[in-house]
Amino acid sequence: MSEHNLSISMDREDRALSLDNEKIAIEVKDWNLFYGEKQALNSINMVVPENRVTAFIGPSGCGKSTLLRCFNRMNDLIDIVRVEGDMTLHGDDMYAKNMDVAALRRRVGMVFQKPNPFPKSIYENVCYGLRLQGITDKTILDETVEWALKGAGLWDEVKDRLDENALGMSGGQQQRLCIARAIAIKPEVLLLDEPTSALDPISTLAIEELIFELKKEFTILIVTHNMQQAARVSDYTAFMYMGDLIEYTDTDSLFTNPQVKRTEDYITGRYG
Ligand SMILES: Nc1ncnc2c1ncn2[C@@H]1O[C@H](COP(=O)(O)OP(=O)(O)OP(=O)(O)O)[C@@H](O)[C@H]1O
Repeated sequence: MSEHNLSISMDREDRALSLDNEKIAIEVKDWNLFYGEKQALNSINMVVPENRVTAFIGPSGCGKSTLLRCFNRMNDLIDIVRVEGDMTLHGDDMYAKNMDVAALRRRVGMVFQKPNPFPKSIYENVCYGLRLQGITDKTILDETVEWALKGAGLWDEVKDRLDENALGMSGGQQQRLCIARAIAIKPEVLLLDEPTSALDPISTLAIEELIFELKKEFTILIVTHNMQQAARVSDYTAFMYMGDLIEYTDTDSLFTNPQVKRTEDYITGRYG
């Protein structure tokens, strides 16, 4: 165990102690990531509990998004990226040579900072992933669209205009549509990369309330610049600094009783 306080860690004794009866969705062990020669993640060890919201906070450039993108192998798309270590999703080696990356991305959905609906109807946006899977049964598509839009808190607002172009929606609605699109294929994990940074306070609140509901069905990982948001929506918070996971514990403890001075300095606004 390093000097860092990893109160949720790979260590089995620790896990029994601090994770109580949590089930584990993702395990990360000795995880390093390099952009060419430059190391951006340094020996990350953590476990991500199932059906909880885990937030990543830390100053700009500390590696939050880089780590988040590892969870659905989005970094594979960057040529100069090299990774080392182990990452498992419900016990499956996510970086195994024979891992089907498209299948992995169906298990780990992602929503980005800027809403990015396709220039298609609301309906077609939500069932896009299902169509990719070859599903054509109208009843299944209709039911899933309704389920996903309800799950994303959008159904009542759009049920009478499912055929309208998604680009005509407000920014907050578009982001909830992107969440509906992500959950429509029923992933195990949902990655949210600063999902509200482009939204007004009311849309932000709607998404935060949604996150609370969604964790009943999905394991959620969220990167946020907004510490109040991390404190509001997450069960566990990881504080990162310069590629290191400095402190990772339940959100209340991290914000009220940080164990590492650097965490305390950050959450009290001494730098950032
Ligand atoms: N495609 C890339 N090529 C090279 N270096 C990169 C690339 N993407 C990120 N980096 C570097 O990796 C480090 C971590 O970046 P990352 O975007 O993960 O940080 P972050 O904590 O998410 O920052 P922010 O809060 O500003 O989004 C930074 O030094 C960044 O410059």
